[in-house]
Amino acid sequence: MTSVVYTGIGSLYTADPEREEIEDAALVAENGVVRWIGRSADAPAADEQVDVEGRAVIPGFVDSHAHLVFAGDRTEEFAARMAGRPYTAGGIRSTVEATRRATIPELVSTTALLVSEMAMQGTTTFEIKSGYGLTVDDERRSLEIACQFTEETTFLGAHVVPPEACADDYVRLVTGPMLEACAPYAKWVDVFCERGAFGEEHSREVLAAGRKAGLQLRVHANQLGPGPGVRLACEMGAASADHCTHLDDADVDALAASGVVATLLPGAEFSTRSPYPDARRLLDAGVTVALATDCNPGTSFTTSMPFCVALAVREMGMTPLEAVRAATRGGARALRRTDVGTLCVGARADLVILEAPSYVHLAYRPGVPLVAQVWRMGRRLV
Ligand SMILES: N=CN[C@@H](CCC(=O)O)C(=O)O
Ligand SMILES: [Zn+2]
Repeated sequence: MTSVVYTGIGSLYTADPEREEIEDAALVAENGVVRWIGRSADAPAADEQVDVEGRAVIPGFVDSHAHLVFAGDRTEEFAARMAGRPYTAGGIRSTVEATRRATIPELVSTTALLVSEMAMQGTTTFEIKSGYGLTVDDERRSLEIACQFTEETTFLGAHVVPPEACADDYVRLVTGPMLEACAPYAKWVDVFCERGAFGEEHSREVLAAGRKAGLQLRVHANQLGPGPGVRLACEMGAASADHCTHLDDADVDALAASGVVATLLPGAEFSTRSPYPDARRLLDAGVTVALATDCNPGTSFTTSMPFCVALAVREMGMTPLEAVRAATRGGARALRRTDVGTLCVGARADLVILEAPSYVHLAYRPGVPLVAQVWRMGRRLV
């Protein structure tokens, strides 16, 4: 049995609705689990003591949307976009070509690099999607690689129709042999429901087949324009509708009524120079909001949750408290996890010590490396 007591926490943000912020706090972790939270002066002894010296502590970030298994990058596409060319879903195909050509060790090493970037920026739980293979073997190997890094793996065979196929045939492949090969390595199924990717009926088929194979649902919805994705996610009981950039009132009502989490990905709007989603409208309607990086080589090549928090505050109408909550507890809700994203007794001892007196600095000091230490399950990662 090993225990660690963190003392001298100037400001502890727990993300626990019962007791969300505690000043002058301490926390005890035992065998990787939070055992005690209270005032620093009352802290019990433990095997190891970490004096936080007045810094702020928050839960490890939960990045519930990331595409980390791919090869190549799309620097030129990004530069062209910044010179005025619009983003279209078709850009995905160039990453598909590079990913198919890559060897397994190459894909493992790119994924590992991104995972370590995440850790250095305070992320302790993350999702990884497939979606740049788009053949049975390439999707399966992407998921096998993803499984080496996280239990939150998502089958996204329905990312885009590959150039060699027509939509009907491809959906038959995704819902048949590809699903069968990939389901053992996936917890989730996802579909890019969007003009230029998959329409409503095909998306419904993909989600229904995934559910039948035992997977839980999440949807890329309403990213590039209005569409049926959000309502489909709500109708089918998905855990999360991701992007939610173009919503009408019925979409917002459906999210609020269904409890489906709206996962906002401001890195994508930043990198495609697009209007940001209206987080304020969602929060005011009672929708649960999560923030995630959407790390991918096309629309959001960032692994930084602090960057997403800063964008959410500056560009999306969120307060610093709402943004940090969305990046921790919100992400956990989007992954249907109750053991992470919150620091309360019984939760995983995943925490970030900030080089700052308060979590507000994550937005107040954008671009500054404020993550001083990262602890995952009671062990120091960074
Ligand atoms: N929207 C779909 N998938 C990615 C984009 C992937 C790409 O362009 O390579 C996203 O979430 O933004
Ligand atoms: Zn995505």
